[in-house]
Amino acid sequence: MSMTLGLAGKPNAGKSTFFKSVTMADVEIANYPFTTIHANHGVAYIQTPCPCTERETRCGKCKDGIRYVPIDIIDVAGLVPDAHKGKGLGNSFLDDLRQAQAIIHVVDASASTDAEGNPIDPGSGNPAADIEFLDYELEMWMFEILNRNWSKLSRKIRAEGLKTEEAVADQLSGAGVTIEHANYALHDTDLYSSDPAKWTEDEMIRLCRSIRKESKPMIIAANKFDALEGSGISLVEADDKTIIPTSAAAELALKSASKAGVIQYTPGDGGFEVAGEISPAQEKGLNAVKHLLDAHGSTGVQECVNRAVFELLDMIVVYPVEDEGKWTNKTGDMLPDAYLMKRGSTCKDLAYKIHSDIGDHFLYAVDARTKMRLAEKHELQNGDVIKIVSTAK
Ligand SMILES: Nc1nc2c(ncn2[C@@H]2O[C@H](COP(=O)(O)OP(=O)(O)OP(=O)(O)O)[C@@H](O)[C@H]2O)c(=O)[nH]1
Repeated sequence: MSMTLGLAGKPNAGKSTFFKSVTMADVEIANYPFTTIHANHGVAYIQTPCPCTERETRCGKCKDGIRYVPIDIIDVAGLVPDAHKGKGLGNSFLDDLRQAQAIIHVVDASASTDAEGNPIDPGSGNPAADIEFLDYELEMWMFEILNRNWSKLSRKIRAEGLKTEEAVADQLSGAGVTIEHANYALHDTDLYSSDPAKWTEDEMIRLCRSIRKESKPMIIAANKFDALEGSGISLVEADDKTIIPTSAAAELALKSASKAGVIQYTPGDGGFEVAGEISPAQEKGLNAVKHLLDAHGSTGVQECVNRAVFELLDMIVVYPVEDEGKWTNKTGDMLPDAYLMKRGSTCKDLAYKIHSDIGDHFLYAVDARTKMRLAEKHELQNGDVIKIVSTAK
């Protein structure tokens, strides 16, 4: 499964700055020639401790013991109030959102933009309303799709004895909704055993709200913390969401300086080292960023990406190897691959991820740390180094 995060936010919230900073990779990390694939489609990296740090030899694929695992990130443009009714760029964002498994919502926490994204006096905007707006747009978008031909479809469900979750997922498949998402939401809203033909509009919207939460979980990047005075972040509150204060501008400055070789900076860190000659202007800028890092711990940008993948989407990283002693593949490459997999995945799932033939001819797996044999249903853990034994040629 390729992993895709969507980046959403109103104009001027700092979405483009966030996108640029998060897709600007250190040359040593990025083995991709281009981090920006299309204008709004790029590669970001999640960080995880590399298992090679437990060994005497380094794998050569991590940096300072941190492994960078690529994921896709899409800058979802055009989400403005009433976008679901075709306002702004209209429905152009839908295709992007369909691919996103989770969303990072960039909000201007310094409250210096209005509901449409126009600049206003700092502090006079309403970040809490900005958070709600996106929930509302997404649930109304789903509601309008679900509601299309629903009376006809719901009668068919009854007449042909179809499962409600299958019909709902089918109707919303274009939004990336699965049967599991629909099933969860039908139970969550107590609509599971009710007659779909009798659902009221309110009930359908409630259902879509639950489907949205399940199928597009969200992290809020409370951006521009550098422009906040006092405790402005408390302006942003959302009970069911993870809120991470960010300064996309500071992250972009650090990544740019790092790329230029002026500093050494590990994304997510609370500091950096000056590595080259710097001009007085650069020094002034970097000092300002240093104060921010001292006060906030980090720019928050990398944390958004890491937590979206590990917490919202509950992923683990697994390392398949062919030699359980050396932790290498056939050609002697140590820890050649790092796979992102859903927590709960089994040894057999890993075998299929490597190759369908290996899955089909699976015999057993070996935990490369303990050398224990593992059965096909054994549940993988984050950081596992695994050899798959199969009869596949
Ligand atoms: N102070 C501060 N300004 C920021 C930060 N991130 C972005 N900005 C500024 O906010 C303005 C809007 O940033 P963009 O990244 O272009 O915003 P956007 O949300 O992508 O806007 P559109 O491209 O119009 O959709 C720019 O002037 C940025 O420099 C931040 O962390 N702090």
